[in-house]
Amino acid sequence: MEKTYKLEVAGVTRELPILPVAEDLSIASFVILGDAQIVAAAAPLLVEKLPEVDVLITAEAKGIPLVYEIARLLNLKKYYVARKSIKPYMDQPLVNEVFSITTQKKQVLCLDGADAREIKGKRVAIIDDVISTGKSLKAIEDLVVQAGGEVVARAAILAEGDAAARTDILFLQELPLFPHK
Ligand SMILES: O=P(O)(O)OC[C@H]1O[C@H](OP(=O)(O)OP(=O)(O)O)[C@H](O)[C@@H]1O
Repeated sequence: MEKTYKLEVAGVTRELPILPVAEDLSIASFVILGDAQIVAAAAPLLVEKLPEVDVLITAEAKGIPLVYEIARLLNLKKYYVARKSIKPYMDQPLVNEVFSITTQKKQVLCLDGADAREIKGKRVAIIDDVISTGKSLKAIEDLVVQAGGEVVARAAILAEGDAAARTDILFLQELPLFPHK
């Protein structure tokens, strides 16, 4: 039988499947894509924690529903998404590399140059569903800095593993890692 982890966050309960991501590590899989209820419940709680910000940014893909909902609650007309591939419609994209806990191979992370120009000089909140190793967060932050924005908040629904001890991030709940013995 599949093992699960019971997550309670923002008044919502989910049984997360525990799945291997490496030879020596499993994680509780938290996928907010398609989970309208958890996004609607978590977004206002994160909004309460955020300082004054001008713009929001996330990375494709799982952060997108959350950043949309937070932008809506903050009455922001726009939010920004760092993509994981360079698209032909991008104008002089800023490009970075990223590895995450779930995708332990190199991915690119890129920001359309038009978006970068709009972020310049703005107070930016980075939004994601989960912060684990922090590598995705760092890669987004590097793009924001390259664009000339100032990162004033780093927020996620969950802080996984060591990320829960970080004092520079905002989050609603901890998520344990499951190392193999
Ligand atoms: O702190 P980290 O170790 O970097 O892990 C957190 C990141 O990993 C997940 O994305 P994933 O790589 O699964 O990509 P996806 O959203 O495109 O599925 C998650 O949405 C975060 O962006």
